Amino acid sequence: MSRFAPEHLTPEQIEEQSAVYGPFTQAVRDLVDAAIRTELGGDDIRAAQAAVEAVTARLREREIEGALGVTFSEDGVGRPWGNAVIGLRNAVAPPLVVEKAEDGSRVWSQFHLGAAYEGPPGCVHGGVASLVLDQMLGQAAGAGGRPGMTATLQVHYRKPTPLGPLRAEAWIERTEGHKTWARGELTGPEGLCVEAEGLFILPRWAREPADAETRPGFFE
Ligand SMILES: CCCCCCCCCCCCCC(=O)SCCNC(=O)CCNC(=O)[C@H](O)C(C)(C)COP(=O)(O)OP(=O)(O)OC[C@H]1O[C@@H](n2cnc3c(N)ncnc32)[C@H](O)[C@@H]1OP(=O)(O)O
Repeated sequence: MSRFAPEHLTPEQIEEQSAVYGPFTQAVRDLVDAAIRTELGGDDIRAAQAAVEAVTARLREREIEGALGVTFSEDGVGRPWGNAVIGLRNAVAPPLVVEKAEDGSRVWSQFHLGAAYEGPPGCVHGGVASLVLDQMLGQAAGAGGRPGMTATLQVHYRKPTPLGPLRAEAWIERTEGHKTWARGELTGPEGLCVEAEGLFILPRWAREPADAETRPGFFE
């Protein structure tokens, strides 16, 4: 399967799929949270394991090879449903719902990180904060019409990020040719926790479409 692939689905079909997979994926997220926090043990856990394994076996009866990639409908809107931060079908993703300013100058998201994202006790894992900010800075670049891959990401942890309700925001700082520098921050109920700045570059294979055909991994 192509990693960036056109898909001829109508908006109604996309809506239908989203209505099926969205709640299902949320149920899997709840399962992960419950698995971390349950106080049941022994036979109860062994029975739960057998039930989960049965569901997994059923799902695997029909599955694609590899990852979901990003599919595009005819209007050019992408569906990154497997994305680790915003993926509607990825139970690992919190998921973030990213909003953007009409003029594309900023993106932001309010979201919740629970027990599955713990690093220091009661706090968000630093790698998860970095993951979220990488995505947000990338989205800011894209919202400003300057999509790119992360070339560098510098993260400043100002104070521990508490698990719970959080807000992330990002914007473009400056641009130069194919390079876009973006900044962003992650805030908790008591203010700024993490800041990041990153360089996003539109890769050569995207700048020169002819190369895209021969670049394995992206257009295979
Ligand atoms: C449409 C495409 C984008 C799709 C993304 C949608 C994601 C949405 C949101 C996702 C969010 C999540 C985001 C993720 O998770 S993205 C996943 C994490 N990032 C990666 O895996 C990126 C891996 N690296 C690459 O793909 C390429 O090396 C990149 C894209 C970085 C450069 O590409 P390419 O190799 O083709 O470029 P070029 O050789 O023509 O060089 C061009 C210029 O850039 C300069 N340079 C190069 N590397 C670096 C560097 N590391 N630091 C500083 N500068 C660097 C270079 O000197 C030159 O400068 P100049 O000589 O012109 O001055």
